[in-house]
This record gives sequence, structure tokens and C-alpha cells, in this order.
Amino acid sequence: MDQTRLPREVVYRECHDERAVWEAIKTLQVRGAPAIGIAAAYGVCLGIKSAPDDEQAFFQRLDEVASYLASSRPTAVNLFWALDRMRRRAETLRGQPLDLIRKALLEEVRAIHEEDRALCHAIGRWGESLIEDRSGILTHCNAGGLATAEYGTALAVIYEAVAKGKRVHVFADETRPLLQGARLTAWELKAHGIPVTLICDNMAAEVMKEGKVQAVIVGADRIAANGDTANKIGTYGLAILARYHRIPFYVAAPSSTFDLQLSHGGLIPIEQRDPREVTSPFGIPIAPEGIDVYNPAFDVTPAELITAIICEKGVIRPVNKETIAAILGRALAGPERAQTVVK
Ligand SMILES: CSC[C@@H](O)[C@@H](O)C(=O)COP(=O)(O)O
Repeated sequence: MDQTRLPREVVYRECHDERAVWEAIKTLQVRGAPAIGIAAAYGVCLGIKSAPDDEQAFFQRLDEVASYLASSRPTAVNLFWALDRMRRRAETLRGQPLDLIRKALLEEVRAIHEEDRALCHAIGRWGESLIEDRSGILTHCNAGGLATAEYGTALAVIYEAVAKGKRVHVFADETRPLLQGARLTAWELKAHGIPVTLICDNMAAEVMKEGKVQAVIVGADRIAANGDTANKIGTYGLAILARYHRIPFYVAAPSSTFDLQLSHGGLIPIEQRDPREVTSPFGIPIAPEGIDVYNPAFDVTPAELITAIICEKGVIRPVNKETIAAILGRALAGPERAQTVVK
């Protein structure tokens, strides 16, 4: 689904080669950390369709395609995680017929896709226990079904709480500059019949002060080993506001969003985007021509401001490198750590 067309129209776009997938990721037609990982992994399958019949040239092409897709966006680690997983799967099959490797890679991406669905539902089940009946919940950007295989991360917690009969009211931050909250989260929640009120980003403090918010739940693009979390720009500010108002601040993300190679959030690469997203959102000029613009797409919330991280394996609380390592069940320097293609 081309997310840039929402909420006005639901349009599906077919990608027939890796370039189309790269462009769809870059331009946010497909967006959200898990979703871009899944899309990129499908892009690998498209890119090796016409790879040469010689094994060495095949693997070289596979490397080129994976590196190319990894250059589409820098912050969400799920992208690199999914591409690494595809490359590792291919490596285990060296020496086998190339058609068998192609088939195995398609099976691998289908497994990644299916697993993400299951992970999101598990996140919802763990997170639901943190939500009280009659809660106001504030969320930022879109961490819903649109951003994942299905159900979402932050929104999975809300869907599950509602499924359990809890009465919730969601406040969706509009999420400047690209309005993922207004265009996507408001649309998605409304479609699911969840009560939702759209607010401008600069209204969050007031809404909290008025006692309308009992929890903040957001997704994540990359979580460092100590729990520092990169998510859509504006998330850090919300965490500070939540701390001041004594409101719990939760991050919901699958284990593929953790980057245990990075000891702290200062090492997370932050995507800088086109200034025109700020000066001419959706093609409408709103600022003087030639004005200087700073447009980081993400910020990093320090672990100390995060009440808990909800992942598919459980609730990590307090958030620090020991609790993260314990719940994720792998040593910080273990052999399974991601081999990032490009950062
Ligand atoms: C489950 S999606 C989590 C994050 O990827 C989401 O909160 C976010 O920041 C997405 O940013 P975007 O630039 O729209 O891809």
C-alpha cells in the first residue's frame, strides 16, 4: 500500500525490481521499521531474479543488491537486520543450485514476513497488561499495522487492550513534518473503530497537564544495547513531557529493532531529510524561499526516560543493558549479532 496516498486513497503499488523497492522505501511509500525490513528483503528476491548463472557472479550480485537496498534509509536497523538475514541464508547454501538458493531466499522473506505478524501479536499481548481500563494513551508517528506485517507495535498494545474489553482513548500526535500521525495513525485507528483524537505535536504538554493521558506508547527504529531509543523526531520531547507529568512512557518494538552492537544511542545514525519536507509540506509552500532548514527524521530518547520496553519476549523494565540482554536472551557480544551491511 502506498502510504503517501493515505488517507485520501488506498492505492497498491507493485514493485518489479529492486530499484522500485529502493524508491518506495526512500519516498516513504512503505515506511515503519519492520515494514521496510520486509520490503527490502523482498527487494533482494527481485534483484537476484536475473542474476548470472555463475555462483561467484550470483553472490556478487546478491551483495550489490543488498548493499544498494541498505542505502535507502539509515536509521531503522530492521532494514539491515532483514538484509543480513537474507545474505546469511544464502551463504549457508553455497554450492547448491542457484535456483534452489533463489527459492530458499523467497521462503526466507516469507518467514520474516510471517514472523513479524506473530511478533506484533506477542507485543500486543505483553503490552496490554500495562494499560489500565479507561486510559488516555498518547502515541506519536505511526507504529501500527501499516508500519509492520500486521497489527503494529505500539498500536498492537492498544488493539489488544481494546480486545480485552478495556476502554481507551487515543491521542494521535500529527507528527510534523510528514504527518504520519494525522494521515496514518488517525486513519488506521478510525478504521478499527478505536476512539482517537488528533492533536498537533505542540499540544501534547497541555493534553497531559489536563490529565487526559495515562500512558505514552511509541514504536522504535533502533534501540541501542543500553536502551537508548531512536524513533520519529518529537519522541524525545514527549518522553521529557511524560516524565514531568509522571506519566509512564513505553516503547514497543520487536527484537529485530535492537542493535546490540551499539553501546548507546549517540552512535545511532540519524537520517537527515529533504528541507522541502519542512518548507513545502505536500507541495504547499509555507516558509520564505531559501530559508535555512534542519530536518532530522529521528531523535534518540535516553533509556532513563523510558519506563519499559515491550518486545515479543516480554516487558523490559527497568531499561538498561543487563535487563535488555537478559530478556533478549543473547550475550551482548554474541555470535548472533547483526552484521550490518551499510550504516
Ligand atoms: C513499528 S514502526 C516504528 C517506527 O518505525 C516508527 O515509529 C517511525 O518512527 C517511523 O518513521 P518513518 O519515517 O515514518 O519511517
